[in-house]
Parts: sequence; C-alpha cells; structure tokens
Amino acid sequence: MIELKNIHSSYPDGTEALKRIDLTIQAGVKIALLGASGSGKSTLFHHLTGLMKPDEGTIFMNKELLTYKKKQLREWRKKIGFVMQNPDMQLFAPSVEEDVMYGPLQLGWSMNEAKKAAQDAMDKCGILPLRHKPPHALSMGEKKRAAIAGVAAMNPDVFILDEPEAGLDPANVKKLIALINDFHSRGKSVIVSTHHVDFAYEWAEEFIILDKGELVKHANSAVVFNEPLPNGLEVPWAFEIGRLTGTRPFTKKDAFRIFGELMSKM
Ligand SMILES: Nc1ncnc2c1ncn2[C@@H]1O[C@H](COP(=O)(O)OP(=O)(O)OP(=O)(O)O)[C@@H](O)[C@H]1O
Repeated sequence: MIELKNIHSSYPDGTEALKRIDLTIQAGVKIALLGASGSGKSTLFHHLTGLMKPDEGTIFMNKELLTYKKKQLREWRKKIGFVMQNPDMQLFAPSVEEDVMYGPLQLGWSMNEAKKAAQDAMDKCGILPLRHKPPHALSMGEKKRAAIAGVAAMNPDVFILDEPEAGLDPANVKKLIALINDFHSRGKSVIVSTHHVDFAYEWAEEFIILDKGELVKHANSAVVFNEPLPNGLEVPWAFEIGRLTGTRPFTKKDAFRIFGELMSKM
C-alpha cells in the first residue's frame, strides 16, 4: 500500500504541478489516472517512484517513510516499476534484449533468470522478433513496447505506466491489457495514466482525477463519471449510454450485444 500525505510539488521555474495531494493506493487494484494535459499526471508518477522529491508532504509504502536515501530508493524502485511516457528516456542498451534484461540483472538475478524473464516479457509485448535490434532503430510503438517489456521483466509489485497505449495499434493495445491484467491477477497494483477515457472505463476499478495539480476525485466509475468532470475530460460513451438507458453498469460489450439484437430483428 502506498500513501501520499499532503504532497505539494513545484518545478524550479515556479510552476506548481501538484497541490496538497492526499492519496492512498491499496494493493491489488487497477487504477486509471485521468486529467487534462498539464494536470500533473506525470509529475504524480515521478513522486510515486521517488524520481522527484516534494516541496512538502510525505510518502509511505507499507508504512515505511520514503527518505530519498540512495539505498532505500534502490529498494523502492525494485517494488515500483515505472514505464515513462517517452520510451527514449528509458531505452539505452545496444540491443532490445540487453535493454529488457538490464532491470532484472540490476535486481541481482542470474543471467539465466534475467534472460528467461526478458524473453517472456518480450514475447508478451510482441517484440521477440526485434530482440537483436538497437532500440534507436525501432518505430515509436515498438520502442514503447520495449520499454514496457523492460519494466514487466522486473516483475514489480506496483506497475505504473504513463500513457502506455499512446502510439500502439489496437492489436498491441490488447496485448498490453493482457499483460497488465496478468500483473493484476497476481495481486499487484497497476496504475495507468491515459487520455482515453473509454479504455480507462472498460479497464480500471478505481479512477483518480487530477485538475490543475489538484486531486479532485478518487472513486469508482459510478461516482466519478456521474458528476461534472474538469475541462479536458469527457464521460466514456458506454457510461453515457448506460445513463441514458438507465442500464448500469453498461459496457462496450453490452452496446454490441444490444446492437446485434436490434439488427437481428430488422
Ligand atoms: N520540467 C518542468 N519544468 C517546469 N514545469 C514543468 C516541467 N514538467 C512539467 N511541468 C509543468 O507541470 C505541470 C504538470 O505537468 P505534467 O507533465 O505532470 O502533466 P501531465 O498531466 O502529465 O500532462 P500530459 O497529459 O500532457 O502528459 C504542467 O503545468 C507542466 O507545464
């Protein structure tokens, strides 16, 4: 469990990116982090992973206070895996395979263990055929999948992904969902920031809404989407149809089923 208490964070130019954030993340949950561009999603992730230190406030994991000492940060990052928004910030090894193996080797795993974990993660991310390529020679979507594989291979307790589906084609979005659901099915927490509310609505159990650095809501879909949303966010279409028809919860699958039934009667 991760707890943020009164986190306030600003950048050196004075931008206040997070304002007095209180947040508790339980173990084993699927969370979507939503907010308009610039609302503070990436900054919040940088705090959860200890990459940024707040101006004020404290962070705890399993009741242990984050002190930002090197040794503790190393342990912290073993538990929390973070896929950054920009894969170029994450990939640096001469080949995809070496890149994906880097994390497990840093955790002290044997060469064989690291290789096995890397193969499995690359397979699940659909990049096994690209394993000998240098990361800079990959397309953006392939780089993204390589970065996701690199973090998945470390098998973190909390898996944080910053706009992971951006730039992926539908088949690879499906693979991504299968991968993160596999983590969730093993009792791990997965937190995903996204601009795709429809994807978030279908996937997540909890929703955190940020607006101009403030955490304005943290609840399930029935609560979050039933109230006015900040500018830049829209209600998922399936939720909207459910609201109009009085059928809740209403999913994309329900819509296709009803559409099929209507078509069959025509
Ligand atoms: N290095 C930086 N220096 C100064 N201000 C920054 C820096 N990085 C981000 N910001 C500002 O902090 C605020 C929050 O940015 P952040 O990247 O966390 O938003 P976001 O919700 O992740 O946006 P997006 O959806 O566009 O990725 C914005 O006002 C942004 O301009």
